[in-house]
Amino acid sequence: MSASTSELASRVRGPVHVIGAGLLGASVGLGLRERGVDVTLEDLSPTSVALAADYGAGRARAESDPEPALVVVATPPDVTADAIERALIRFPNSVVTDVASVKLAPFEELTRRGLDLTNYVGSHPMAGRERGGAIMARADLFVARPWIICRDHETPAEALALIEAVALDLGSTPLEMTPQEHDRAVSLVSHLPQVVSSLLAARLVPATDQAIGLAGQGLRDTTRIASSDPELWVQILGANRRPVIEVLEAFQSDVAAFADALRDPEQQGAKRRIADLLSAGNRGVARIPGKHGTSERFAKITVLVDDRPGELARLLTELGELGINMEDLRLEHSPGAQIGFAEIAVLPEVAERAVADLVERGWRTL
Ligand SMILES: NC(=O)c1ccc[n+]([C@@H]2O[C@H](COP(=O)([O-])OP(=O)(O)OC[C@H]3O[C@@H](n4cnc5c(N)ncnc54)[C@H](O)[C@@H]3O)[C@@H](O)[C@H]2O)c1
Ligand SMILES: O=C(O)C(=O)C[C@]1(C(=O)O)C=C[C@@H](O)C=C1
Repeated sequence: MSASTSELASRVRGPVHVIGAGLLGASVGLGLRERGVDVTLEDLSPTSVALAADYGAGRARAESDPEPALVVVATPPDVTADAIERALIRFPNSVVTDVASVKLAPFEELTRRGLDLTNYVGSHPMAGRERGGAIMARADLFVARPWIICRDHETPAEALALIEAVALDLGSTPLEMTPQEHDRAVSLVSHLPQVVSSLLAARLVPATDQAIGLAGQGLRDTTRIASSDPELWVQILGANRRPVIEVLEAFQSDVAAFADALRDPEQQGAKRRIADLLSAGNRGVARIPGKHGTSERFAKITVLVDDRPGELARLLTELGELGINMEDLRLEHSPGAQIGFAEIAVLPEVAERAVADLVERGWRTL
């Protein structure tokens, strides 16, 4: 659903070879292809390569292809060190990076194996989606997101500059961290949220249909990432377990303090302790930059869609007729309700006109 079809200038001179043509790999491919970079794809699964190629993320690598300027390893974390090792051996003149969500474990494993890591620079774009696969990939996945680059002191400046160029070409903000700093930071801002969201959503499993039917926006907001792939997260959390256990224990002690204060709210100071914990939440959430991630660039309009076959298709067709480019779409539907909510992201400058035109055509908006 990316807006642009015209070719943009690129900092990266290809070719770029992507190993692992899933969500991350295909998104890198899509973004670089939009800039005219020659992208080749490789995956354990030939179907994944074909699918990513069909979506426009690149082409399958041929034997006759020259050595790439850059190799991007976008495989699951548990095979990332192996894939990096193979890439370094197979392409001795290429710079190799990976996008795995943990940085210390692969780096330590490669160091332990005694490899020459001169051409390797680990990285991690802080962007993703709850579901994997090329089918979920998008060229603008990385826009306005940080792209962490983890180098050790021997990293040549040219290798670093190449990873920075990729990050910038894909619209993200490159920044440097050590693998330790990275893993500690993501334990708080990415791994703890995943665990909390999953455990919160797990509480819903035994709930009655009646209770679930009342679910509102608060529950939806706090459980989106509970739909993430358990297999990927078992790997991520396992590879970063020490920092994750630390933040989980701190969180656990906050939960215990909260429950204690609530147990006897008439006790002197209890209400204040509850308020203090809730206010700390206000201060914490205010610190989150660009709180809505990539969609911060877009305005959202919410359209009520009757629960009838073809209604959503009609809405999308009419948006096209009105010349409104849809940047993203989120559908919400309460079980039992005869109505759904289509949350549509559009460029801020067209949002007002979009609402007016839709209302004129009889749509109801929120
Ligand atoms: N999903 C996210 O939100 C997200 C965000 C940032 C970083 N990451 C990291 O990106 C990496 C890829 O995650 P994803 O979400 O794109 O997963 P994905 O499942 O969508 O894609 C992974 C692909 O790698 C392929 N693969 C597996 N082993 C391989 C091997 N040995 N050689 C070649 N291909 C192989 C799989 O067939 C699959 O197509 C992971 O390391 C993950 O930690 C994920
Ligand atoms: O937004 C999402 O759906 C994500 O899964 C993104 C997210 C994150 O926690 O920010 C998840 C794991 C990745 O390593 C990087 C990004």
